[in-house]
Amino acid sequence: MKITNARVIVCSPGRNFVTLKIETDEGLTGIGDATLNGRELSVAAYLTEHVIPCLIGRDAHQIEDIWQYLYKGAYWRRGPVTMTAIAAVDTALWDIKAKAANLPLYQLLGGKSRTGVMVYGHANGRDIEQTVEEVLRYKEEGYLAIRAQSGVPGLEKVYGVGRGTMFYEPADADLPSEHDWSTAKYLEHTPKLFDAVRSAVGPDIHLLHDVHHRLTPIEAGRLGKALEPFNLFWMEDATPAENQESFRLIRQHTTTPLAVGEIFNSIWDCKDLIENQLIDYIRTTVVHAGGITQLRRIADLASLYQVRTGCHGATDLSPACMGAALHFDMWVPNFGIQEYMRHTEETDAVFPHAYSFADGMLHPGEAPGHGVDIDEKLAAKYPYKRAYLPVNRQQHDGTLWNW
Ligand SMILES: O=C(O)C(=O)C[C@H](O)[C@H](O)CO
Ligand SMILES: [Mg+2]
Repeated sequence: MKITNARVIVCSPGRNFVTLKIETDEGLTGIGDATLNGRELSVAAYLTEHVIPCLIGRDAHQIEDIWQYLYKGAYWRRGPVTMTAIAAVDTALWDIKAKAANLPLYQLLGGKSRTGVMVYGHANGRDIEQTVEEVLRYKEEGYLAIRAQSGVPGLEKVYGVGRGTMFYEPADADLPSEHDWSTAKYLEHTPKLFDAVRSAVGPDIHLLHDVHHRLTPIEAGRLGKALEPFNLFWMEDATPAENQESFRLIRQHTTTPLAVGEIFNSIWDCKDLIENQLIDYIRTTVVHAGGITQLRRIADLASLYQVRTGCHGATDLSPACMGAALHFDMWVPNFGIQEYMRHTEETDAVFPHAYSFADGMLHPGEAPGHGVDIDEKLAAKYPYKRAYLPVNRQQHDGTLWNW
């Protein structure tokens, strides 16, 4: 089965998405997500100018060879732009292979390992009271796991807090908006938040929290320790992970489970953290970590060390990524949890999909392939709009901080 054509579709149904569509001489097509939030057009150009010309005429069934060709063949390995582009090709090819077999993708990976994919939803509030209300609303909707983020007294704008609705979108302006930061205020506030949330929600709901890279290792150790009485499922991105050794320091101070990896691109970013058992959950997902082909390798490495998966699933990852991730989640033996931030109705209409939510779980559906398509006519009605993620500055002197 030969690849005859491939196209990049950029659209903005509420937010920007980049999608690769691959066509074959047998009439089968597949799609893959190529969205890199705030840097979308770099991947679109990488695909159009440098990848698509190399795909035409290749056998669509040779997923592994094409992956190696794009990875080793570029000479310039790794990095978010390269790996997102490779992921899009990989996802579209797995979609095509599963459609050719007339099977849902999870069957090609090894079949179902579970009845559904446990997800966590995002409860956000401007203060503790509103966050508790949101957590209870998610519980009411059947969620088994809930991430809680709240505004911090004395800080104007912080990561994770939108307008208290089901939809939160951090890429909110055509130049980066500015948030303010105070570690002292955040560390004072967050244990109080979880004290209130845990007493309101009871012992049975899994609770999660995203530090979003804003603490130093020793501060993260202190927070993890303070959160131990509230029994978190995980504390995420406790500190930036470029220096992987820094997680050792956090580990030495707390038994709160640690999750990291949504901004990792390759197995090499995960290797030391996994092999040294410095983390409990690895957050890499399909779109930013080289597709299903590499995600499987990361998961297999992680399984040797009892590290489980917890795929990133924010709204900037398109339904095409979510569909593929859910098939992966259905199969992967060392599954932990899947993030699920709901897309807007506009996005869902542009990407018709077979997956559905029930009783705290997502189900990938039984459609052949990964079960997600793109309505190109509708997509064309939503042209690209430049949108950036925010930056974060220290409140007291304006020093640029991690966001
Ligand atoms: O969903 C999460 O855990 C995030 O941290 C979301 C990120 O801020 C978002 O994907 C950035 O584009
Ligand atoms: Mg995160």
